[in-house]
This record gives sequence, C-alpha cells and structure tokens, in this order.
Amino acid sequence: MTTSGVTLRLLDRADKEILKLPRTVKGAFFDFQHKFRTNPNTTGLKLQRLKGDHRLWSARVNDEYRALLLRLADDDWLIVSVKHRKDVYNRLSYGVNQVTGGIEYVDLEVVEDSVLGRLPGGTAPAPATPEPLPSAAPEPLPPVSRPEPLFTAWSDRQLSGLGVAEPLLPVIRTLTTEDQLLGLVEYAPQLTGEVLIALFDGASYDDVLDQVTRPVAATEPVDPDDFAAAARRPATVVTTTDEDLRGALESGDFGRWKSFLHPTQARLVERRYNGPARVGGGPGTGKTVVALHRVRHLVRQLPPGHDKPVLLTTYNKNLAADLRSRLLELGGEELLGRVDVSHVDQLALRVVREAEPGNGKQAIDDGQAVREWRALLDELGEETWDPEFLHEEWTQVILGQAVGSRTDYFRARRAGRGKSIGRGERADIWQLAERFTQRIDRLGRQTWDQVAERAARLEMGREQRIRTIARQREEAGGLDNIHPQDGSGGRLRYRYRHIVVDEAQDLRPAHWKMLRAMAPRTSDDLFLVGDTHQRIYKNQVTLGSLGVNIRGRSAKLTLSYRTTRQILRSALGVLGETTYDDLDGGTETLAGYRSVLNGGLPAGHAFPDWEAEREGVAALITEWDADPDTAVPHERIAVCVPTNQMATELGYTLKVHGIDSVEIRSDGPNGSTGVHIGTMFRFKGLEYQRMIIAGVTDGLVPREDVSRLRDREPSRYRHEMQRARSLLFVAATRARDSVDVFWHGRPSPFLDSSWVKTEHGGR
Ligand SMILES: Nc1ncnc2c1ncn2[C@@H]1O[C@H](COP(=O)(O)OP(=O)(O)OP(=O)(O)O)[C@@H](O)[C@H]1O
Repeated sequence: MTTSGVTLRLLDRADKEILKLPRTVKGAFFDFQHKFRTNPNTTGLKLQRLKGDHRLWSARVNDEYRALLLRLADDDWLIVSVKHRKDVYNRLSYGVNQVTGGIEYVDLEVVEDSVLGRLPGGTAPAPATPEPLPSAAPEPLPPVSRPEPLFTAWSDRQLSGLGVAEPLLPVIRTLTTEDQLLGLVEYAPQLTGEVLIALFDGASYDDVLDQVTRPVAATEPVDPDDFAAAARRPATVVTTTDEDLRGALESGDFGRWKSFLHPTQARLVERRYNGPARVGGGPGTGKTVVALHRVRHLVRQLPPGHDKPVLLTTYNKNLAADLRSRLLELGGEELLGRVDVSHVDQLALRVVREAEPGNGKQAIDDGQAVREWRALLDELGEETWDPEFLHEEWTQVILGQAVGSRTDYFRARRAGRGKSIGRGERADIWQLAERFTQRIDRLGRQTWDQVAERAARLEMGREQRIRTIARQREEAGGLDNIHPQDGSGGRLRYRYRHIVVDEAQDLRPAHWKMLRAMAPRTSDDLFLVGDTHQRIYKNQVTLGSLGVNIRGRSAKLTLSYRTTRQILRSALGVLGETTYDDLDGGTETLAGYRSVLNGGLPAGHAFPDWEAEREGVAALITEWDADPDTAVPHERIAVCVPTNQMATELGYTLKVHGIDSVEIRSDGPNGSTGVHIGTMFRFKGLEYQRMIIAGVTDGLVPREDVSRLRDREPSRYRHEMQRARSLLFVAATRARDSVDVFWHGRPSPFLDSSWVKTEHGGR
C-alpha cells in the first residue's frame, strides 16, 4: 500500500523473524511501518544508509530494535529484517536470485548460528565438546572418522543452477547432519531450503530441477541489478498492505496463508486462463488456499456491483461452511458479498426447487438409498442382487448416462462396472430400478443423484436457450457483444461469470454438467482444485466428456504446508502401487510431493482387542495432557475410526477417563470443546495438530466385504480397495504434528513397515 507515494513491502522471511519477537516489539513494528509509509524521513525513524552499502538502510523501530530495508527505487522500500541494535550487521547478504529472479536476503551470522544450534530455541544441537585427552595416552588413538559432508555429490554450479542462494554455498559445504541442515533451512531463502531437503531426501538432480526449481523459475531473463523488477516477481514473496501485515502479525503462523503465497501458488492465482483450469496436488499443498485467493483475484476484476457473479463450491455442507469462514478471513464482508458459497448438492437442489416450486421431496444420501433398495428386495423376496450393486448400477449407468428407456439400457456402456451382465439380467435390473424410483417417489424422497441429474438437465436447457437467443440477436443485427452478466432488460443470463470448485475429485458427473452450463464458455470460467488420491466417493469422471475441457490448463502443487516429512512418507506408503486418474482420462502421480517441515515419526500401537485399543487411545491422550511439552487443546486432537458405532464406543471410553469429545457430523462438529471423533469420511478437508487413527485393523480397513469381492468382481474390488486406501491416506494427512495409528489383532494390510516397526502398546 502507498501513502504519500511511498511503497513499503515486507519480505516473508522478515515476517517469520518478526513473529518470534516479543509482543511489545511487534506492536512497535506495526506503528513503525505505518509511520514509514506516511513519511520515511520523519526524524524519529532515523533512516540511514548502512556504511559500505548503497542499498541497505536501517530505521528505528523502538529503542532496542532496528528495521533493515532495501531501497528498491526512490520511494520503494523492502523490509528484509528486524534486528536488535546490538546484533552484528556486517554479514548481511542480499541479491536477485538468478534462477527465480526474486529478491533474497540472508544473514550469514544467523544461518551459521542456527546450523550450530547456537540460537535460542534452535533446532540443531551444538556439536559435543570433545573430551579432554588424557595427559599421558598409553595407547595410540583410533583414527578419527570425519563425517561425510551432505552435498558433496553436487558441484557449486549445480546447486546454484537449482536456485540455491550462492552466499550460502560455503556453509552448505560444512553440513554433515540432518539437524544442521534443518538449522540452515530455517533461515535460508525458501527455494534453497526446498532444494536441499529434496536432495537430502534422495530425489535426483533432474527431478529436483523439474519438480522444485522449474515451477518457480523466471520466465524472462533476470537483470541482477533491477531490484524493482525483482520485487514484482512472484518469487519475491511480500506483503504490501497494512491489513495483510496486521493479519500476519496477529494470527502468527496460522495467518500466513492470507499474506504469503508460494510463488507457484501465486502464479496459479493470478494467471488468465482461456477456459477451464485445474490445480492438483497432494494433501496440504494449499489447493484450498489457492482457490480462495483465486476467488479474491476474480472478484477484484469485477465491475462494481452488488450481485454475486462468482460461485465458490465444494462437496459438502461442512466444507462449504469452512470455505465461507476462510473467505471472510481473507477478504471480509466486502469479498463475501460478491461470492455465492454453496455446496454443490445445495446448489442443485436450489435449481430444482426454482424450476419445480412444488417439489418438496426430501433428498436422501447413498446410505439411505441403499437401505431403501434393501427394503424393496426384501419385500419382493428377491435374492439375486445385492442392494449396493443395484444402487451403483442405477446411479452410475442408468442415471449417470441419462439412460431413458429399457432399450437404451440394453445398449448402455458399463465401463468400470466389473461383472458383465447379459440381456436377461439387464431386463431384471431395469424393472427393479423402475420399482425403486416409484417407491422413493411414493415416499416423497429423491436421491442426491436424482437431484443432480435433474439440475443438470435444467441448467443445460437454460444454457441452450441463452445461446439460441444470443444467436438470434446476432443474426438480427449484431447485438452479439453484450456482456452476458449485464442482465439488462431482464433477459435470460448465465448464473455466474466465474466458478471455483474445491474438492473437485468427488463431484458427480451430473454436477459437472450443471456447473458447465452455469457460466459462459469464456476465459477464467471454471477453476477447479482437487486431488484424486483423496477421492473417497465413487464419482470418477472424465471432464472432457462432460464439456469441461482442461487440456493444457492443468497444474500441480507439490509443497506440503501442513504435514511433516515423516508423516508424509508414511502416508504415501498407504497408497501402495495403485495408479490414479487426473480427472480427464489420464493418470496422475504425486511425484515431487514434499515437505520441509520436520517432526517425530508416526507411531503404530497394537492391541489384542477393541476394548484394550480404546483404553490405549485414552491413555495416550492422558499422557499428552500430563506433559506441558506435548499438551495441546483437545479441539486440536482428532480420533478417526472406521464406523459410527466405533465412534460412539470410543466417545464413551474417553468420557470414563474424563476426556470430553465431540462427534463430527456431516455438517461439522456437534460441539465446541473436546477431542473430535468421527468416521474417516468426515475428515476430508480438515486439519488437526494431532491425529489418532484407531481401528486400523485388517477386516475393518479395508472392510471384510471389500476383500470378499476379490475373486467375484475383480474390477469392483480394485476400485473399492483404492477408495479404502484413499480414506486412510486422507485421515493420515490431516495431521500437522503427529499421527498415531492403532489397531487390534492383525494390522491393516495398508500399513507398511514404517508404521508397524514403531509398534508398541500391546499387552
Ligand atoms: N502459502 C502458504 N503459507 C502458509 N501456509 C499455507 C500456505 N498455503 C497453504 N498453507 C497452509 O497449509 C495448510 C493446508 O492448506 P490447504 O487446506 O489449502 O491445502 P489443500 O491442498 O487444500 O489440502 P487437502 O487436499 O488436504 O484438503 C493450511 O493450514 C494452510 O493454511
């Protein structure tokens, strides 16, 4: 933000340092930057150039602290650090990174202290002081084995080619332990940290170049002396407004997503797309953050108004409520006022009710629908088919392909349905499906699939009419360039100008058809984020065939901001060797998925039976509570189990041990205090400091009935197994700091040795 023509930016690394300062200094800093913007030459600020440097200046924050600023241009300043006035000022280094074109600042003194564990609260331990040698050594000393430096396999040129900050190369050459590396990463520029951790974790040079460096490399030649241009590149991660800065200071680390986007995230947010675009990426890589910033970016481009031309949608009510509150945090009521935040089923229901005001049918979910199928089969004494199979056949083949008659059903493609069925069987199924729809209709019910199909058809019809009218106007005299959002004269309009979709992997085909028809086919129309590795419902789609053409506009985020490296590694093991789709008929991998966060190893806990396991969970939480180093508010702990019944039982056990809990329902937690408990399905999109996954027992994860499909229906078996893996993967990647997995009897076959080897707790 500028006041009196002065631009003042804050480098994200400087913000990290500021967060660690005492509260009063943070307050003083906030006042300082405000005064600076008004007039940097106010005497109280004591703005002066550092000796021997033409670009670096210092200014007074309070009696004790000084801000260090780079002068980018006459009235353009960048705060790179806030230091105590007694600190060392002669080992500061800054420059424009030749690979990313972003401004980097390093305090070599601080980095070296961090590497050697000399900073208060630092991560690296100081090297042990050698034992004094005995004065008269009777025996010859064994040869001292020197540890091998970590990065000898790569030359300086190679490292700087990957974007590692050159001033750090000498200290990088001294690193011999992981702790020292983590000490360096804490204070090094972002890309240096990401590159070194990826190499340390075993990635090849080419993979790091491809997955870490290239996505953030400057696309044009970099002038190392043009700091003003460098400051404008996404690689220089800065905040510029008072509000951003206040948010970052007040909400600490948890608020950083609002102010500091990763360069890869920033590019995706700001890019102009010629049509639908898609962002994938592993859990915690900031897909939702990107979706929220994208919404803000799109709203900023809108002409002024009071309408809501942007739709932000997601899979369920709980997630939509979360998106709404995060959007409010990001841009306040002003932003929320231009955005319709609705979950996709609610949106479909609105469309249907608008077209059929008399339709007061109750919408039922898949579980309720399967129960209705079962009741129907029982009434008919029909034992040939199981209700789950029939429900899936009806939703995926009959409804999914809009099959309207028995004859069409005889011809329908059943790709991915496994078991092949003949003409006679199809005739049976068709008849049962008709009875089923009559039955639920009579009961005043409709499934969400039916709602989505109906809404898709209505919206497609509406779009058809809009296009016909536009064509007629064009033919009638060239009124073809009226903006479809103009809305003048009450003419039929598209519902939205832009649509942003979170958790895209779980939407049904009909949802896509509906959404496609809701916005004009033009630039920046649809923006979707999602991860098919986290698909926990059965809605596999090929977007191209549904009119959503994302070819050439697909990108991926790879840096996890949530989970530690250790948790990430074990969680990836849960996915096994299965392949995943990219929502468009191709395959998707998690190549490059990484984290620079560090923490303890995930732990496995074995018990003889479910009762003992529940006691084990209670004992672990009690143990955390007892130690101030491990205690966290109970709302930041979640326990995830395979079934509702187990959730209830676990809640009782915790209560007996004086631990309150709240159940997570489809619309969110049903209370505000206590440990959160829910089935695996409920954890999509959520985040906790500590995660306990209980009941990870063979027969429960995956369920026994899934295993039984292995020989009977191999294709359905593969799908169900993949879904079961994804459920556990989602649960394991909700954790910020720790994951503990519990089981009784035989552990789930999805747990590899990284979980099982840490096993303890059995009796
Ligand atoms: N640029 C950023 N700076 C700081 N924190 C970030 C940034 N981007 C994301 N985060 C944090 O990382 C966590 C995960 O982000 P988010 O929920 O957007 O990820 P996601 O990819 O949607 O995850 P999932 O697929 O598991 O739902 C959140 O706590 C978020 O605040």
